[in-house]
Amino acid sequence: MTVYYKGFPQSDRNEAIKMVNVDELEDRVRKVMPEAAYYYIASGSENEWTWRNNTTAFNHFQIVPRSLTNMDSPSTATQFMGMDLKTPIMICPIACHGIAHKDAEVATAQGAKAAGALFSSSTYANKSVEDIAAATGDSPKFFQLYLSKDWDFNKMVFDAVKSAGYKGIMLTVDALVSGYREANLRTNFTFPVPLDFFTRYVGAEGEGMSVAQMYANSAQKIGPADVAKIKEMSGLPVFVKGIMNAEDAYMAIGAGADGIVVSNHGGREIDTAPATIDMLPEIAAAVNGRVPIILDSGVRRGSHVFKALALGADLVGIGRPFLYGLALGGAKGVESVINQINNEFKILMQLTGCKTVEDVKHADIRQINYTADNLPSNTDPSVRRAYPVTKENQMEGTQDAATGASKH
Ligand SMILES: Cc1cc2nc3c(=O)[nH]c(=O)nc-3n(C[C@H](O)[C@H](O)[C@H](O)COP(=O)(O)O)c2cc1C
Ligand SMILES: CCCCCCC(=O)C(=O)O
Repeated sequence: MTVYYKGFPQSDRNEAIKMVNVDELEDRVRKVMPEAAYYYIASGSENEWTWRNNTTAFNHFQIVPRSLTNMDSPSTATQFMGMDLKTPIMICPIACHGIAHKDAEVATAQGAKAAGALFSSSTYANKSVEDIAAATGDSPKFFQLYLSKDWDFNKMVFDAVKSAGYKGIMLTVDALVSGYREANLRTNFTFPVPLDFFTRYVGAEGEGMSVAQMYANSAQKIGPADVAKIKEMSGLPVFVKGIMNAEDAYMAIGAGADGIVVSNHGGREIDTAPATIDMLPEIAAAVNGRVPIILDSGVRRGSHVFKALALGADLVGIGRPFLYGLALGGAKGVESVINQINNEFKILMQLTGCKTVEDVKHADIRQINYTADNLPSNTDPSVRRAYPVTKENQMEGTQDAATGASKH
């Protein structure tokens, strides 16, 4: 069923979604969601290379099977910052879930709770942190902070988040201004449903803001001292979200960060920024176990979760797919999306002899230097572009359909 907020259609469903993989949901959502809202979600910045490459780049790593391990019934349960989770998957912070469902973040948090995943709420959620907490009790929740230029606003947010029982803050540092997002310009996107903290602070004036207007209210200048100040003022652990290199990781930890989120904002900020999975090994080496690492951007498969954990992450975030689940099935749809990826992940745990998530962190992952000549024949053509093309293999010949071999 559809309900309306000031003329904006919102889903009212609460049903499990049947799917073979989470990728197929994007197309299903395109058919039911208003165009501007759909493209706000399903787009990246500039030419959207990073958005696409985030997922493709997981193919740069290979999972080595392990068979004679005499093991069955792997468990995807894990502990994170003292919280018990049924899966190493986190719901990324995403603004304005009301574009997908009338119950917005409340339904998302309920779906995350049912699946045993960590939920995180954006500063620009439609629903209040109090309403989300009231609907989900003490299930594990983090809060994402867009630091405001106005510290009274920040203080109001910290107090509310802490008393609502959230267990940590993720300070977003990779989106100091909005990336150049053509989709939003073409559709004139504005947030169609009021964002709780914003309207709490500025009242009705906060309604109907564009993404660029919202960013104008947030701080462009963020440094290590802000991390320390947020930690002190909030009294909560602080993760820094949007780390893409070792230097920023060192600085965040040096400033007292309790963890980092390796993220390029799902390809919505710098187009041609590298994929998060490609940067993870060197960042994990720099962090060297001092603080936990969360990775997000492009995660669509159990194999992506597996590779991220094996390469140094402690939790793995999913963004757009859960929002599609929310639009198609409400809380149960979110749960279906998490379960789909988690089930794929569990299959790989069995096939690699990993009984626990801790075992996955020590799994055998290789980076074999495939070239266009020795890539598997059934590999998506975009993967070919991700590999170095040498003079020799940049030929004009065709490929044998049966064997995959190149013909000059
Ligand atoms: C529609 C949308 C809104 C987002 N809003 C926020 C936000 O409010 N705060 C934030 O830190 N990140 C935000 N992000 C980025 C996500 O937290 C996350 O980094 C990204 O979606 C992960 O990539 P994926 O969508 O490919 O899984 C948003 C992403 C999308 C798609
Ligand atoms: C000041 C932030 C406005 C909300 C933007 C949400 C977001 O991060 C996005 O990628 O879109």
